[in-house]
Amino acid sequence: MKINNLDDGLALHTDYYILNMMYTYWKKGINRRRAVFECYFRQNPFNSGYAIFAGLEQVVNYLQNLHFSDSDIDYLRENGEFDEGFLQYLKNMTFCCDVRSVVEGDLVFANEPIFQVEGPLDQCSLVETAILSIINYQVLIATKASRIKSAAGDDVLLEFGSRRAQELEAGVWGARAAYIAGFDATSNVRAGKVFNIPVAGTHAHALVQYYQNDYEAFKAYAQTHHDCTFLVDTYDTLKSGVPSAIKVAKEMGDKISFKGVRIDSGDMAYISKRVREKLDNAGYPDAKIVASNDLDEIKIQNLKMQGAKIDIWGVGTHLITGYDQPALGAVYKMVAIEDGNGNMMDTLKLSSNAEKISTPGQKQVWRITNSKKDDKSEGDYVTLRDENPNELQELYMFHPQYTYINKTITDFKARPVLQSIFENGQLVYQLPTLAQIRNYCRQNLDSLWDEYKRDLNPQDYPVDLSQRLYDHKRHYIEYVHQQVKNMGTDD
Ligand SMILES: Nc1ncnc2c1ncn2[C@@H]1O[C@H](COP(=O)(O)OP(=O)(O)OP(=O)(O)O)[C@@H](O)[C@H]1O
Ligand SMILES: O=P(O)(O)OC[C@H]1O[C@H](OP(=O)(O)OP(=O)(O)O)[C@H](O)[C@@H]1O
Ligand SMILES: O=C(O)c1cccnc1
Repeated sequence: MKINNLDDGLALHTDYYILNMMYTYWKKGINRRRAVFECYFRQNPFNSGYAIFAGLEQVVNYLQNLHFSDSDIDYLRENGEFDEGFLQYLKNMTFCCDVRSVVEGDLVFANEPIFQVEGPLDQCSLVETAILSIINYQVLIATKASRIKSAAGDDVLLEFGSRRAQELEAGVWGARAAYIAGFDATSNVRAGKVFNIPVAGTHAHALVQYYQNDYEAFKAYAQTHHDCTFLVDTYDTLKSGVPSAIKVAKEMGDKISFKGVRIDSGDMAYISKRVREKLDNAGYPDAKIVASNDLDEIKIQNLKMQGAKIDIWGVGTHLITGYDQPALGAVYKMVAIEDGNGNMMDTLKLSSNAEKISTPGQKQVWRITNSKKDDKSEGDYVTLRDENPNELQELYMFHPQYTYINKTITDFKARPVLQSIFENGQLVYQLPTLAQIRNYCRQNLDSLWDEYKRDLNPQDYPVDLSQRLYDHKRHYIEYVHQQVKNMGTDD
């Protein structure tokens, strides 16, 4: 949402240190050198065995509208330490990078590239903050939603989070991410309008508080609505709320469709069972019981284990805020840069922690499925970009750290996971509808073994490097170590 009249573009939605670097690149005349950056995360969120990719549509919107406005340039002139020539350069900048990405609804895993930007060094740098912000949030929420969906099974899931979302836009994009991962509807009407997500809602305690009486409140609601779900826990669910709901349903007869009741407090296992009995005994076996109140996948699973008679789950805070893990931690790293003679040279970020050493080079990720095993995923296979595992008769897959964990597969198919989205700044990807994305997400989850999907201690899904990429990384690490030694001063 626009903050004020100065908020007329997203080019400055970047960290200042990026502008600092862009200025150095420009002053040194290396700003147009071709670079490749990659985005990846190091651990699946929520100790999950997988994550769900979401955020591409917002990234596409952002990149298509990327330009420095007059007021951006004025602001930088007043507040920055940049030459007028640089400011004019920014003003005339048009996005011209290649972008490759996982598409929304696909599965992604730790330590594989999920998004790549290739183009002039300065442009690749500029977009880091916004891209990470979008992907970090939406992958997190889609993954949380998928975990909740797996606990709820075929029950209906309603997304109720907007009032607890950390920001207005987070509520809307979060509702979309949840829908991709299997939620059935959202309470956010704006999300319904802009994304065509089904919208659903009951009523709040305020209505009952106004009438200070369950019966009066439900009657008023029933006189003004056809579909009625009454919130029955304002005073006493079993003594007043449910009997009042039933009374109104009987009095109104065919004039309304009595959909059910919502409970929002108390012991929801016990209460839902008693509510079910009352509804059944009154002749409303089809009336549904909606539950809400700080729900998440663990509580839903637990309530089901307790035999709770809940048909519809309303989930807000824990979903929309990614409550138990507030950040995905995806990073954006340079993996290759032009050397000044037109050749691409790989780059690496070293770390004393082996898992944090980046993998150099321009890569593709292949999802390997096995036709002998119901076309289920065998793992992901990360290669240099010019490799194609489909040309091989058999595929040797090995763990990139514990190489003695390995397997050879023959009847496999390799699907490239990163797809071309922009070429030279032009969108070359047709954005799918939300319904297609949601469906695609379902199909992808179906192709994953249950062992990777269980929410407690899932098996590690293999994300392996091709032999060539593995060798390349090892040699490159040795090369960089040697360079560092040669540079170093002993003290
Ligand atoms: N049978 C149950 N098993 C496990 N957790 C439950 C069960 N019933 C309710 N809960 C969860 O326990 C937590 C506490 O619920 P409870 O309604 O007692 O407190 P509350 O949220 O403070 O109530 P109120 O909304 O009236 O202030 C909620 O997160 C709810 O989802
Ligand atoms: O608990 P969450 O998972 O975040 O789900 C959303 C919550 O928002 C509403 O409560 P709130 O107290 O804001 O309003 P109400 O008067 O409608 O209960 C609703 O009753 C849920 O409890
Ligand atoms: O429709 C509802 O019942 C609802 C919507 C938002 C938040 N809590 C409940």
